[in-house]
Parts: sequence; structure tokens; C-alpha cells
Amino acid sequence: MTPCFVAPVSIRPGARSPTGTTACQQAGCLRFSLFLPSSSHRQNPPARQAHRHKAPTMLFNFFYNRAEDIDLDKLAEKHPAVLVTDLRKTFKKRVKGKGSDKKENKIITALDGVSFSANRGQVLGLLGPNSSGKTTTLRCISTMSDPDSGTAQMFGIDVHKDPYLAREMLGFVAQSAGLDKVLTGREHLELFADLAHLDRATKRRNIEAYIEVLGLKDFIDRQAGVYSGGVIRRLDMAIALLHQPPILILDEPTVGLDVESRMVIWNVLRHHRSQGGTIILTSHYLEEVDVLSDKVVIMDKGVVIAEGTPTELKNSLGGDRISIRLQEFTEMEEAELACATLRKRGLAQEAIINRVRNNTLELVVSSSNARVGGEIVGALGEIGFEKLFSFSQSKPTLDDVYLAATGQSLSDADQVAKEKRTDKAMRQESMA
Ligand SMILES: Nc1ncnc2c1ncn2[C@@H]1O[C@H](COP(=O)(O)OP(=O)(O)OP(=O)(O)O)[C@@H](O)[C@H]1O
Repeated sequence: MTPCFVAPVSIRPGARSPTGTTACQQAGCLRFSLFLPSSSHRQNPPARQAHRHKAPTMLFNFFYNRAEDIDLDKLAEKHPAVLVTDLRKTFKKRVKGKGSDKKENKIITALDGVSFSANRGQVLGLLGPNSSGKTTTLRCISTMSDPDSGTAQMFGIDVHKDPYLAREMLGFVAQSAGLDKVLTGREHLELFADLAHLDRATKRRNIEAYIEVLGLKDFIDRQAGVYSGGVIRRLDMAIALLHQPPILILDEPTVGLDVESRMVIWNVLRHHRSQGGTIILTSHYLEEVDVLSDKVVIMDKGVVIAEGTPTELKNSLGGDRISIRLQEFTEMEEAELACATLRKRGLAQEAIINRVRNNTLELVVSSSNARVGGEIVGALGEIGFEKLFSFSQSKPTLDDVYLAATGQSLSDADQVAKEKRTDKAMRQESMA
């Protein structure tokens, strides 16, 4: 199927409906978590909202549809769509103590003062290796998690002080969808449209529009249990967009998807932005962030290490990148000798030894000198490296921005983090 895009519905500032978001992380039961009070409100419900907590049957009364009274145009003149200020978040984890089988508490700092902002109509890409704090940031913005300190605002509204209103303004697509296997796609959409209190005409119009643009026609009347990963993700996206939220938050929306599903999702995101929607997305795919984002925030170990437009970030690195593997297994002394020689001869503006990639030399060279590649090969030949194992020259990428800041590429950092964090731990954390 060729991904085709028909503009469905426009984002209504101050949309009438509340959030019909897919808050679920792993299982169906969490799907409703955005319809429930945030943890601070569960412990300390404000008096004004106390009546909402009386019984589960009050679930559908959580919403006042207050967003419809908000003049987003006015608010957007004064405030960014999303403003995150000095977010800090730690977790306690039970781990085996050193030298004994007894378990002890370990404090994990997931966010260590994260700040950034996105204006209305912007796509902000959060980039970083596993465990850098991207999901925790999104969970704090979308009220699913309370930070230890710091604030997150949507159009000037503090999301933790007024989580109900914040939830009316956002759509959330989590890393994995918790669909009900026995419901069809259409039944999911109808359920969430009802939870979002859409009127009958809007409900019908939006459901049909998103079935069309997300290419769900052939699957929508089948049970979700038989859906492929790509279709699940597209349905999840339709649910998040049903109430046309001004802010859309997506945690790795295209991970593991086929090219067709990825293109469909990219088109929908572009359309959402063109209608004035603001999008915050995380991704491991550098090219996806590069192509879609107006602004990129690169995170590492719970802090922001770089921020700007993709072009600004790449230009800030100076010239072309050259990556050289001297031998299949390069010794550290050999890499250091080669690095020192190139620096001494002024052939590299910067030279880093990438330990994770078998001591590969990562160089920044002047892009105005067309012969610099040849000169480097010649200089290395003179000190005994006549036959290089590999040599590549390219324009800077976002991965180079990360490399320059941390000394390792994103994929290498991902690998290191994955080795430390099991799938089981990740599942447990996302359910917490
Ligand atoms: N509920 C939790 N309990 C304990 N530790 C947690 C919890 N949630 C996150 N963490 C820890 O916080 C750190 C940041 O995790 P987070 O999921 O935000 O990273 P990430 O950048 O989104 O990674 P990924 O790309 O793998 O999702 C990790 O070290 C993780 O182990």
C-alpha cells in the first residue's frame, strides 16, 4: 500500500474533548492510567476534586472539558507549548549488596536537572542512548510520573499542579501499546472517543478520518489480538489523536516497524505539526529525528548535553568526519601514535580514539581541503600503517554530535546500556 495522506481534521485550540490517550505501557490495565489521578493527587487530592475519587464509577466524570475554555492562541503568545525546567527524578532500586546476598537500596538518578522547551507547531526530538532518561522525561511531562523537583508546563500550565487540564491537552503514545486482544480496532476507537466525551458527529468524523490516514481500513474490524506490530502502533496513534490534542507525546513511535508503517506515521506527524500541533518524540533512529524535528535535545545520563536545530548541531561540529580503523584489532598505543601524528601535522581539527569500536580514530577535518583524506592516508603510511583496515569520510550527523560530547557513538552507548539493563527490568520500570 502506498502511504497516502488525506488531511483529516484540524487541531482545535482548546479542544472540547479530554485526553483519549493511550497511557498504557505494557498491559491493558495501564491503558487507563491517564484517566486516573497522578500519584501526588492520589495521595493528596485537592479538595475541589475530592468528589471525583469516590468510586470507580466516577471514572467518566473525571473531566470537566476545561480545555475548551482555554484560548491557546493567547497562551501561545506568552508561553512555549512545552516548557521543562530543571526536572530531577531518582528511583530506589533493590540490588544485591557487595560481597553479600543481602539486598540493599540503590539510588538511581534518572533525571539530573533537565530543561528544554518546544514552541507551538514544533517537533522536538529527544535523542539519547538507552537509560539516558528520555522515557522518564516524557512520563513526567505527561503526568504519569511526578518529578522529585522541577516543573513541566504546557502553555504555561503546570502539569503537576493541574494534571486533569494537562491531560486534556495531550495525546500519548507509549513504547508498547496495551490493546485489548478481543476488541476490534474500531471498538477501541469508539471506546476512547467515548472516554474523551466526543460528540457523536465528531466521534464518527474523527474515527473515519484516522482509519483512512493511518491505513487501518483492512484491519479495523478484526480483533486486535491478530494485529502485527505496525498495525498496533498505527491504531495506538489513532487513539492518541482522536481528540486532536494540541500536544502529542510519543515514545519511540516507529521502533521495530516496517518501512510502510514508518512512512504512514511520519506523514501523520507532519500533518499534525502543520495544523499547529506540538510533538515531543523520542527515537533511537538518528535519521528519523533529523528529518522530522525542528529542534533536537540530546540526553545522556539524565542530563541535556546538546540542544538546537539539527543543522545548528551538525554545523557546530565544524568540518567533515573521517573514521579510520588502522587494523582489524588496533592496539591503544598504535591509535595514540596515529592520533598524535595527525594532530602534529595539523591534518585533524579534532581526533578522538573510539574505544568501544576497537580504537577507531574519529577525526574532524577541514571540509574546504578536498585533498585532506589523501594527506591523512599518506601521513599514516609514513608511520607504518600502509594498509588501513577501513576509511570513511562523511558530513557530520547527529551521531557525531553525541560522539563529540561523550566520546562514544549513540549505538555504542546503547549497547553498553543494554548490557546493564535487562528486558525484565525495563518492563518492570515502565509499569512502575
Ligand atoms: N520505575 C523505575 N524504577 C527504577 N529505575 C528506573 C525506573 N524507571 C527508570 N529507571 C531508571 O532510570 C534510568 C532512565 O531510564 P529511562 O527509561 O528514562 O531511559 P530511556 O532513555 O528512556 O531508555 P530507553 O531508551 O531504554 O527507554 C535508567 O537507569 C532506568 O534503569
